[in-house]
Amino acid sequence: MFAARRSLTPFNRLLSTNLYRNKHTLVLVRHGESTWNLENKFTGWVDVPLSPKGHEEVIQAGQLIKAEGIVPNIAFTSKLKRAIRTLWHVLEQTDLMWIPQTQAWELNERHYGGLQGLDKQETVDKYGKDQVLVWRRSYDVPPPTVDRGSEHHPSNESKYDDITVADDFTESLSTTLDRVLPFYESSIVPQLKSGKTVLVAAHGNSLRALVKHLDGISEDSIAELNIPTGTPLVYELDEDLKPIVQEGAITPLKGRYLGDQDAIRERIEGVKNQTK
Ligand SMILES: O=C(O)[C@@H](CO)OP(=O)(O)O
Repeated sequence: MFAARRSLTPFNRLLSTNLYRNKHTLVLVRHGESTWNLENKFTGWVDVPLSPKGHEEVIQAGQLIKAEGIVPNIAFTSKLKRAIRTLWHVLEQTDLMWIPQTQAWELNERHYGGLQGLDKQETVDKYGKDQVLVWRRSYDVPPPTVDRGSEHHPSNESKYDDITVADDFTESLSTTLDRVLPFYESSIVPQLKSGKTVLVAAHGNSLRALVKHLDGISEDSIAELNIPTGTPLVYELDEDLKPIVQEGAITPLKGRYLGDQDAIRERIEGVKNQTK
């Protein structure tokens, strides 16, 4: 379990407010609970909607961002409706439905290969808890692949006509990072550098890849990191776009989650415990 960082001392608070004159704000939100989170199925690129609770979670996420006085100027999301709907709810609650929005496959959830559609607990019963944990959370061990004959292969979905993927396809966190990071560098970084506050609505594993980069989390430690559904994670970045440790941040993250911290810890445990 990661521990909460101790609160900043008054001296450090002064430093953090005065030292970083050119701060940049990046807000990350994992989509709210989906119907397959609720049913405890491996989802990946399967395009399932938010559950009723998921809609509520992200309406609240938008309200929290608004209450914090954060005003995003531009937004990015994936090609999957659970994240797109999350973005729409947040923008509606912040009265910002007009800001530019980009949908990019690079922000999609990690493709879960041959596990997509399987019940997580039944997969544990069949392959054992340790193997499933390796597939879920290891850095570079991918789940089994799908081939072009599978309904889960991206070549069978018109929304991925523009991309080329391997005949036998799956993604580990490492290969997910290989497409998240170039997208972050080429599309999000220029916006941050130009002074925009950026909102990203994405997925548990595409966001794990992004925060691994932002927070410099090691390949071993990233296995312990679970991102809760529908909870804004706010980063303040310095001039070099390095995260400035926020008060209340939960180690190893330097950004801070908005909302009731006990409820957030429960959501984190909920994600972790999907394969007990
Ligand atoms: O099924 C999935 O696509 C992901 C996110 O819901 O699950 P996990 O947390 O097991 O990586």
